[in-house]
Formats: sequence, structure tokens, C-alpha cells
Amino acid sequence: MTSYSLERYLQELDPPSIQNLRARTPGAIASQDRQNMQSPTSSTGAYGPRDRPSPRRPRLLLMGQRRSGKSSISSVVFHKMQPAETLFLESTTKIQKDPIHSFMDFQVWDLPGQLDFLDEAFDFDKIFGELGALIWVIDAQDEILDPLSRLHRTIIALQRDYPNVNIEVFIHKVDGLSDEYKLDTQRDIMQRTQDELADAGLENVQISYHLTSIYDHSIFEAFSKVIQKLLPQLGTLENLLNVLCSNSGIEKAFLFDVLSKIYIATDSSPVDVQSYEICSDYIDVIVDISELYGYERLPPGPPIPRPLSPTTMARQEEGEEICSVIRLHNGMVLYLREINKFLALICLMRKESIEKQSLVDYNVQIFQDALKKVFEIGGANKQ
Ligand SMILES: Nc1nc2c(ncn2[C@@H]2O[C@H](COP(=O)(O)OP(=O)(O)OP(=O)(O)O)[C@@H](O)[C@H]2O)c(=O)[nH]1
Repeated sequence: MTSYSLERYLQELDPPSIQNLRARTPGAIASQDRQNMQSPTSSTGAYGPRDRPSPRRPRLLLMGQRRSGKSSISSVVFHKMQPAETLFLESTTKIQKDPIHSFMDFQVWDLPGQLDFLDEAFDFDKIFGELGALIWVIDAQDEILDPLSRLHRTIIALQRDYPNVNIEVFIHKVDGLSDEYKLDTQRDIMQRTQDELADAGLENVQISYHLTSIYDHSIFEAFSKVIQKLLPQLGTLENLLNVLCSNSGIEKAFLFDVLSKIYIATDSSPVDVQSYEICSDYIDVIVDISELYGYERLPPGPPIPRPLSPTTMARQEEGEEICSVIRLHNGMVLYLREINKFLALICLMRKESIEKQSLVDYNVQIFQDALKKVFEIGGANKQ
């Protein structure tokens, strides 16, 4: 049977193999302490063990100069604010702590741009300790030298005490810029940063750069990459998606966080922007429709019979997940399956593959079981 290897993979997915896969995760977190701190299974996981103690949540710090777009980013990505509405956001005057309860619990701190958090008046460890990632937002439409020098001072200070923190630079507001100008700006920022850090004796600091705008999908894609680095299970998830794709004739598969439209994992074929955009739009539509007409998401416990959703959605008999299939005019098919309250699987495949939909459904069910295993949840997924 085509799904044989996926089942076998699942059977072999014992704790030691999960450990090995973790070790191969690209963004593997260096120290054991940070793994403990950042592991969704050690805080609250994709399957939401809210009844387990959750002492710490990885913290994402949004920093950068005034009006660079920090609050806009957090409002658009995590609170579904329309980009145009951010024009009316007021300047942040104190640290905004935003707890995010999703497939994994974390917190986003929006730091006011006018304050210098390296100043002795601030408790450095309270701000930068327990940090999952520092996201430094640079307004690409504005003067960059001053913000860059603040970024460099912050990296140098961080390297002293927290060398393993992920540093993510968002070269932001690139919507109004030509492709050539965007790339020139990115090159300039990278070069200056490298030179400055080399002068400070720091040669191998890992920094990721992202060109972002709240007016397109780039901000969601950048956040996806930031969040993925905090997931110790990323390598395992990618492998599971690879096996699912190869056994079901799927060309591209994304595992999305439905609330934020961040994808937490994808198979290892290259991500092309159009596939990502269409999947992301699809989530919006399906989630909106299911909220309006779909079944009520139930608390844990035995399923209660409810009326069926619209025709595009079929309530799964056991799991009550949303499932939807759309045929596109280019011959491709979009397949969505809700994995749990927080996660949805979206696959792009050729129409020939969906002709055997029962096989795809079966393989997806096994994938879903594998996810449960990965997140070690027992039966707590039906939230
Ligand atoms: N063109 C464009 N404008 C943006 C983008 N993101 C944010 N803005 C605008 O930038 C302005 C400042 O945004 P804020 O989010 O308030 O900036 P901030 O960094 O939080 O500012 P402080 O709170 O003062 O530190 C707003 O008018 C936003 O609409 C973007 O991607 N493109």
C-alpha cells in the first residue's frame, strides 16, 4: 500500500529517533537550557496541554527605531488588523507584552522605539533573558545609519551574555521600493553589520535578514521562519511532510497556524511565493466561512452531534476537523484539513492525485496521528 512507508515511519518514531531528528534541525537550539525553555512540549504544545505547567514561554522582542513598524507588524500578524488601519496606531510608550496562545504559547514584546534599552536604567536580563528571538525592525524607506548603529550596539551587548539568541533583522516597508533598491539596501545593511561586528571581534554571529511589508505576505513568511527556529520538532515535522507528499502525490504541503497564518513547517521542496500566498488566502477564506457557518469548536470530551457545514466542508466523523478541496483552473488542487484547533494542513497537488482522495485522506489521518505522537499529547487534541 502506498502509505506503507508513512505508517512505518510513524512506528519507528520512537523517542530516540525524535532526538536524532532534533539534532538535525537546521535551527537547532544550541544549549539544553534553551531547548527546555523553548520546547512547545515543555510549555504548551500544538495540542495545547494547558493543564500542564507552563513556566516559560519563548519571548520574541520587536525592537527598532520609532515608527519603523513594530506595532503594525504585531497587530497585522497576530490580531488580524488590516494593514491600512495601522496608519492610526499611536506611538508605543511602554513595553507592550502580548501573550500569544496558539499551537505553541509564546509572547511578543513590542519595545518603544524612543527608549534605549541598553541604558543602565533598564534591567538587561529582565528584557533579554528568556529570549527566543530578537526581531530588529529597520524602516527601509527611512535613514538607516542611526538604527543600524543601535542594532550593532545591541547585538554586541547580547553576544556577551546571550550568544545563542536568534537575531532576525526585518528590512521593513519594502512595499514602495523597486526590487533593485530592496536588494541594494539589504546588501548594504548586511555588509555594514558584518564590518561592525568584525571590528568588535565578533566574526560568526548568525543573523537572518528578511525583506518585509505588512501589505503583502512577506511579513507572514518572515515570521514563519522566525517561529520555525524555535521549534525543536521542526526536523521531524519536515520529514513527516516529506513522507506524506511522496506517498500521496502532493507537490507542496504546509502546516499552518490558522490564527496567524504563519506556517510552522513545510516539506523540503522549495517554497515558491505563489504557492504560499494561495495557501494563505485559502486559510483566510476557510476559517472565515467555518466561523460563520461551520460547527462550533468543541471543548474536550465526547463529540456531540451538530448540523453539517456548507457543501465545501465535510465534518470528519471522528475528529470533527474541517476538510475542503478546491480545484484550480490551472489543473492543480488545493486540499485543506484542519489538524486541530490551531493547525491546518494545506496541500497543493495535481488533479490526478485527488482522484484517489480516500488514499490521501487515509495518509493525512496517519500524518495527524504522527503529529500527536510528536507533540506527545495522548488524547488531548480534541479541544
Ligand atoms: N508602507 C508601509 N508602511 C508601514 C508598514 N508597516 C508599518 N507601516 C506604517 O508605519 C507607521 C508606524 O508604524 P508603527 O507600527 O506605529 O511603528 P512603531 O515601530 O510601533 O513605532 P513606535 O511605537 O513609535 O516605536 C504607521 O503609519 C504604519 O502604517 C509597511 O510594511 N509598509
